[in-house]
Amino acid sequence: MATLGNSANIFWHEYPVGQAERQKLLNQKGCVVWITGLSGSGKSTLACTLGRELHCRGKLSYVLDGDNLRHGLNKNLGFTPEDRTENIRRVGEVAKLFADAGLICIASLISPYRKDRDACRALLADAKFIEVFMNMPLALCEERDPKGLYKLARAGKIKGFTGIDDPYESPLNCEIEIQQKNGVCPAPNEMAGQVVSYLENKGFLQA
Ligand SMILES: Nc1ncnc2c1ncn2[C@@H]1O[C@H](COP(=O)(O)OS(=O)(=O)O)[C@@H](OP(=O)(O)O)[C@H]1O
Ligand SMILES: Nc1ncnc2c1ncn2[C@@H]1O[C@H](COP(=O)(O)OP(=O)(O)O)[C@@H](O)[C@H]1O
Repeated sequence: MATLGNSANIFWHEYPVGQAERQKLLNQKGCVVWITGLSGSGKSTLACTLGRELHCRGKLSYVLDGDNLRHGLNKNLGFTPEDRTENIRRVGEVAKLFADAGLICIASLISPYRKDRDACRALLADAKFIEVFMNMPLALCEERDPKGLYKLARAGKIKGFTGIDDPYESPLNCEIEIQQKNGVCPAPNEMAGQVVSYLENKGFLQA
């Protein structure tokens, strides 16, 4: 019996089938690929391309995208620092469950604050949290501006927009960094290839 957070009198139940058995069934190891970066840096593009590539290889993955989760699980949250922290906390916990289920969970969220990302990392043992930094210049993201949000933020019509008047704290110790080469962004399949190679080398694509 324990008191945790706001819950009292709660008990932990062990399940008959464990993570190791599920991983064996799937012939892969559960993990979280956490993609962080500015709006427009290519997070969703990488998440989708990676998901497709893993699927083609017979590996089970699931994408948790910030924008999409804000249509459901996180629809009561906005973009204050407190709400962003709660957003990342929830997604970190959900991602942990997916990893425990044996899936390669691909989370793509701006996740601008280092402490929030580090808290998600701390939820997972055995280097199962793989932080991917979309290190794209603000100027490129702003030039892309696929949703017109940077334009609105520059015009003062959106307050607290990441990179404009809200901070983005770059990772200090990420596992993978995606960046431009000679001023050119790698193609989506190259970005995904970089992550797949990492997963292969670290043994996540087999049980
Ligand atoms: N103020 C502000 N700042 C940043 N982004 C904003 C804001 N308002 C709306 N949006 C849109 O919300 C998407 C980011 O949601 P996330 O859940 O990933 O954000 S966060 O991790 O909680 O910071 C983000 O999607 P992406 O462009 O895919 O990153 C935007 O479309
Ligand atoms: N590697 C890439 N090369 C060229 N364009 C890209 C690349 N990645 C993303 N884009 C484009 O940049 C824009 C923003 O990408 P998106 O994945 O939506 O970013 P985010 O999810 O970080 O907001 C989209 O129009 C997308 O097509």
